[in-house]
Amino acid sequence: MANQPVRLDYGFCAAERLGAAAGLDDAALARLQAEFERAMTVVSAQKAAGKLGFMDLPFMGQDGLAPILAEAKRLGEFCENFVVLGIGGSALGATAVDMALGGCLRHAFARPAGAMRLFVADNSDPRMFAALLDNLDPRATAFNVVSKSGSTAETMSQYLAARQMLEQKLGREEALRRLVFTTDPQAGYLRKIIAAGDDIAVLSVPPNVGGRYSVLSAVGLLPLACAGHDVAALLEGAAQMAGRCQSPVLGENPALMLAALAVESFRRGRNIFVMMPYASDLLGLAQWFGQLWAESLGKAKALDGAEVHVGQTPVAAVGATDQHSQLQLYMEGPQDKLICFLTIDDYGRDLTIPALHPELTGLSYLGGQTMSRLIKAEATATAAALARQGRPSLSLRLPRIDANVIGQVFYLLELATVAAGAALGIDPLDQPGVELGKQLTYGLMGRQGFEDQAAQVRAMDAGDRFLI
Ligand SMILES: O=P(O)(O)OC[C@H]1O[C@](O)(CO)[C@@H](O)[C@@H]1O
Repeated sequence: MANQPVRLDYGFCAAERLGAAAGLDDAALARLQAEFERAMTVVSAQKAAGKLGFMDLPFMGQDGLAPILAEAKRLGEFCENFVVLGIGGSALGATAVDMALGGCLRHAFARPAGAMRLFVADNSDPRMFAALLDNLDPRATAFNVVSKSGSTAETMSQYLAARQMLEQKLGREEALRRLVFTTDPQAGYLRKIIAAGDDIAVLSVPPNVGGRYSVLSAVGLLPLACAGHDVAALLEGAAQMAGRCQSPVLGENPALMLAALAVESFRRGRNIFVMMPYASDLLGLAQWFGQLWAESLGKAKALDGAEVHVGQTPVAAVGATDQHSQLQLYMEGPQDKLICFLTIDDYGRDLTIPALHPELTGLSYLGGQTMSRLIKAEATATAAALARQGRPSLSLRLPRIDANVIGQVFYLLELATVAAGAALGIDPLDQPGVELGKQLTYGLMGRQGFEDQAAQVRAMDAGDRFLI
């Protein structure tokens, strides 16, 4: 039996609730329907051309999962800690799921029985990374180097530091046993290291799955299996959502509708897309979405070469926390945001608020009610308050927070991203803008062949002239 579906509620984008000026009426929806039917055709053609490998991942079956689970089992026999050495799309998905399913406070409590504690070192910050190396017992720790390209400087610096530490403390053979590479099937330095004779376990990322679309490949699944999460259920949820996102009709396809609402809002000047789950444990999911939306849709050039400079800036917020931090801006600041709430029907746990001060009516109304009722009321009230100011929002309604539901959300948001890219006429699979900064970094770090880049940065150095 299929699990309960994630539903998209776009009532607070509709003209009848938002007013004619800001809301969508039937004519606007009909126009979007025609446009996104074409976008869906583009997506189908990209899939047929083998470019959208993420759409195949939910259907990898036992053959795809077996090597991942076998590696998790091997490491589980002697490791208590699992450290992901990766950045961006090679890191954010594992954090999103581990935080969603393990809880945002997971590192404060004891390791669950039979599972490894998962750490994701999503930076080359020496303070953070040294703390990891200093505090984890090398005997009981596996290091998973995750890099699709096999060359990212931040990840490679982590790998070199972790490997040296392991070799110094445990010797070469024991060090190699604790390393796993997840990378392209052929290209990159990680493959070269193995080809040169290092006996290190390796899992492949399909070549047609880019980093930010890779959470349901070995990139996310190995860390998550090691952390004891139900990776098969993640895939089942994604497959379930894939089945619900076939139609070119907006009203029948939540991913297509989300893409249409986002693109339309962007064209109406809403340059910011706020992803706001009403669950502390879903902050990682909102941050994962941030890379997906920003790197995929933030583009200077359309596919026909025209200069377009499109893309909505993603913002990760958490309800109700950020009602007391950012909501003032969302309510009264520039009309430049579309808010996407993630609401939860069943939090899985609940607390009844005690009725302790009957004499204080400003407090006693809470007594006897549940905390889930309060946070749900806050989500509804926030959407309604925004609508009263003519500010649109939409809600992804999650039946609960479990692996199936998170799998559904991943697929929905990935498909929405490529559909939005098709409507905007850009390539949602590349990230040319990131390259320049990488090359200038190589130059500054003295990498051979990047001497010009080093000179370019040095030529921009104004010394202390602007330093106060
Ligand atoms: O997996 P890799 O190749 O190390 O890349 C890490 C990240 O760097 C980028 O290539 C550029 O930021 C992202 O797209 C990617 O997720």
